[in-house]
Amino acid sequence: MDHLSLEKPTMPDTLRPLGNFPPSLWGDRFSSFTLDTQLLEKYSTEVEVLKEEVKDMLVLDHDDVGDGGKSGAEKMVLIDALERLGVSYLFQKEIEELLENMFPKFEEYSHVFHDNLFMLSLHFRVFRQHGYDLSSDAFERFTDNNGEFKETISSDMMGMLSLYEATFLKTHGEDILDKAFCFTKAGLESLKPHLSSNLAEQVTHALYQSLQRGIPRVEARHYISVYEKDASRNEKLLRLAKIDFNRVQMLHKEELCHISRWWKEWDLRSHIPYVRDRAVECFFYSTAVCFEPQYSLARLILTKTMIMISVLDDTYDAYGTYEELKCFTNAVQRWDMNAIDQLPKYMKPIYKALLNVHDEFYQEIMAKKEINYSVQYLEEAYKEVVRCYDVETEWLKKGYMQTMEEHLANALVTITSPLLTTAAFVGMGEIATPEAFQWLQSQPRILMACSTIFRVINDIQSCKTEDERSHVTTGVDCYMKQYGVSRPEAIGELLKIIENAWIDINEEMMRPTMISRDLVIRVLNFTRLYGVVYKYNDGYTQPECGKDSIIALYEDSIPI
Ligand SMILES: CC(C)=CCC/C(C)=C/CC/C(C)=C/COP(=O)(O)OP(=O)(O)O
Repeated sequence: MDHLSLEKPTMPDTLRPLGNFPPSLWGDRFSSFTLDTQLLEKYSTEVEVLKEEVKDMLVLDHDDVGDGGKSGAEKMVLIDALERLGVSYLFQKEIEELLENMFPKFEEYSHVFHDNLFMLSLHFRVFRQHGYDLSSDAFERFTDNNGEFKETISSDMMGMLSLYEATFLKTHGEDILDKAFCFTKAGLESLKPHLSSNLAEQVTHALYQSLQRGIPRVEARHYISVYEKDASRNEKLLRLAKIDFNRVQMLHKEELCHISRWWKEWDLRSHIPYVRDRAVECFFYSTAVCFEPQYSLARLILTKTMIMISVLDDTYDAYGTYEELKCFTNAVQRWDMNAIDQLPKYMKPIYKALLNVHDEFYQEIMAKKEINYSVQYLEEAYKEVVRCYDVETEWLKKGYMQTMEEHLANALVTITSPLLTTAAFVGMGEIATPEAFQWLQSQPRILMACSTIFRVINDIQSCKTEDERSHVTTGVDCYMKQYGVSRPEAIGELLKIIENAWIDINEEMMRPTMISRDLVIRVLNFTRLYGVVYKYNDGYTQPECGKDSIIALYEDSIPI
């Protein structure tokens, strides 16, 4: 039982707990890019033409859902294709109107696909993804008298796959979806060897990464290549998806080039070589949260905030001594350039950058003649994170092992999701109203669930490496000590906390949401990102596992 060896040593005042982090994978790879404006214009023009044609396909005629349900089903297939191909953002209004119309009529038109597991599961997933709480009771028709799923459906590959994806939209107490998950997972695994290569690829991918928990832009890039091989594909949709992907990629490349140069010119690492060098990854994370072209400023602010807070995190966790960190905590609470004098030499450029970057955001927002209240919320969020870093520093110095409750109260702040969500909102313009920022500050359940997932998954993955350097205690250690259990048992319990938090998120995504859905979706996207990056290890510290996605999103365009 390794929980017996959990007493923490006290931290000597002068020790620097160096992380020895792996270097950046990228060098100057993304630092030069010239936008081909002619090509961009050509793509944009074609997107506009295709967009109009697809809009016509989305119009719901008066009789559409009354025609025996056929058109309703067709529309749902179309909506799903647009979403999976990553172009639904071009039809947000049309899709919303369509679903609003279809949902109340679902009972009426769904009898036509009464026994069609694929179609029912598709409707269930898409309605719920849009916040319409379609009841899972409808799946009972596929169960026997004992409440078990009928074996007859196990050979329906598309139905099984569709139901499997639908189970990730579950809310609390929906036991039928727990059963559906186990049934479809086992069924798909055994079907896989007997499928054609395209179907086998789809099943393998779904078992590795469900749609609901995947990063939208990464999943879209993957799905375009799947859809291309689908015999029932719509050529118009495929072309729109490919061209729009390349068009948006050009804009992302330009932004990434700006970020890469900014990071290089800033040259902070020559003063503080101990920090993780992850500017490209941070841009990728921002794209995961909001990839749409109109959110360029949000990506910029979010990326720079991630880089900045990562520098602070490494300073607290992997370099600063107790006294130095105390000074830094005080200076951040003052938020005043005059406080720089009280800092040790290596901390001065960090502090200066923190305040300057923040000022830059303010200027950017004012230049767009937008709101000016939002940046203040970001400043407050930084101060709160730093106060909680300080609590960790105190615990470490004293060798104090906090309880699980104390750990979560502090670590749900230091995991930085509230700060990063605030940063994303700051860049999203007018939809981020003062009420939206106040909502964020009220610790809404969805944000708490997002932070819980990030914190717990981070603790599980990082306890392996951080224990080796007398680091701050992870939740795994707290749980083992508090409940007297082994490491695998503690991890098992923590994984249940994560699953539970995902269900909270599903519930919070149901209509009506307290603030604009477009904002709430960012919290979901943050959660998806954390789940993907920390799936098998600490993918931020060990960046190899994100490499293929970064190349697919910013280097390889799609052959047209
Ligand atoms: C997907 C992803 C990583 C997104 C977050 C973006 C980002 C750079 C956040 C900054 C905070 C941070 C470094 C957290 C994880 O590191 P850590 O394990 O050192 O955190 P800890 O010290 O709080 O445990």
